[in-house]
Amino acid sequence: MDNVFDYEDIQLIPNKCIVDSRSQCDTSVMLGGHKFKLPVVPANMQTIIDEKIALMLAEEGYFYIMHRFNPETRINFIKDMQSRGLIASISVGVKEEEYAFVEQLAAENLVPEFVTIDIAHGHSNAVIRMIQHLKKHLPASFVIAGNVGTPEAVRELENAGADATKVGIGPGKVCITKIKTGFGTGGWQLAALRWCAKAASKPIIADGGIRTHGDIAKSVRFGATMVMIGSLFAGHEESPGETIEVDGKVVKEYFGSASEFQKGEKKNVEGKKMYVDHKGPLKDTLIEMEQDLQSSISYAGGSKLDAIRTVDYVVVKNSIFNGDKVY
Ligand SMILES: NC(=O)C1=CN([C@@H]2O[C@H](COP(=O)(O)OP(=O)(O)OC[C@H]3O[C@@H](n4cnc5c(N)ncnc54)[C@H](OP(=O)(O)O)[C@@H]3O)[C@@H](O)[C@H]2O)C=CC1
Ligand SMILES: Nc1nc2c(ncn2[C@@H]2O[C@H](COP(=O)(O)O)[C@@H](O)[C@H]2O)c(=O)[nH]1
Repeated sequence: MDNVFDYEDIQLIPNKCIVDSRSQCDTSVMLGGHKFKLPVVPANMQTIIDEKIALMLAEEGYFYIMHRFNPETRINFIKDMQSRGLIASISVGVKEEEYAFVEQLAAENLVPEFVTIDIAHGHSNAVIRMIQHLKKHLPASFVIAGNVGTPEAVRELENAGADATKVGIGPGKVCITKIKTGFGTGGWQLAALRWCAKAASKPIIADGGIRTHGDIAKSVRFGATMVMIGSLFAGHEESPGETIEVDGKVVKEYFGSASEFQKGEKKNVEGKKMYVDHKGPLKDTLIEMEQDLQSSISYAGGSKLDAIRTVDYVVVKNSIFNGDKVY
């Protein structure tokens, strides 16, 4: 891997516009036989999504993945979503009790449409075993496995039965994996995505490091079917994180899933907590993301998301913001 770059280092090159209005551009995407409004999914983290947000997203036609940090609520969650005619999309870990949970779902004929295996180091026998367990007991569920950062890992998880793989080790805003372990795709996440996507035969979900809406288009260009985002979704009115006031400014907490705050103990900590500005309603951000992506599609010279996948690009090495602040 010699040719490395990250989101900030890339500009996509425009093609002649074929639409008369950006509103004619279609940002929808298919995943697991379902159509979603945006190729974007809020991170399955406790300060990003809860049952209420999951319900809103599903009702409005967005993809969602519920986190796994209140494990005892998952059965009722699946029942509740499916009784409303909505998709059930949950997360699991790889510890012993998760095997029994999957068997319980099968025994009760509760089949989530999507199951995400949410593990830091997804290129592992533990994840391969869980993929196989899921495919044995819940063969109709679409299994997303991760996280990984190499083509070998993508191929191995796909061969084990994963329907999609999630790419991103350490590029997250509240991630300290890169600092504490020296490993990961932090600083070259976009190049890692490209490397992994070239090897993939199934959808790739780019996870972590998205700092602007333009980064969504860049992820699509470099092979993502879906983009998982934490920090940009933190701090909304509905966001589950605690709201506090600092020097007269209202902020909300955003913490890592491997942080001390999540784990309740200082053991194998690879995440931190931060406060982000209060941002108003989540729906406003989703609408702005859609409009920005519609604009990206128009610059790509098409009217559908796929137009972005083939545009030319240049590597401008950290100079695209020219020293300006992003906003
Ligand atoms: N995308 C990313 O870059 C990262 C994401 N995270 C997030 O943090 C949360 C916690 O992740 P995780 O610690 O995996 O989940 P868990 O705490 O549920 O650990 C899962 C199991 O995997 C083992 N395990 C964890 N990391 C490793 C490793 N590096 N090598 C061998 N075994 C390992 C754990 O054992 P033991 O604890 O005893 O080692 C445990 O048995 C997840 O939500 C994950 O998405 C965390 C770090 C990086
Ligand atoms: N290394 C860690 N990564 C984490 C942790 N908790 C979540 N994550 C990953 O970050 C992304 C979100 O990234 P963002 O840049 O959009 O904020 C999330 O989806 C996880 O993959 C953690 O504690 N440590």
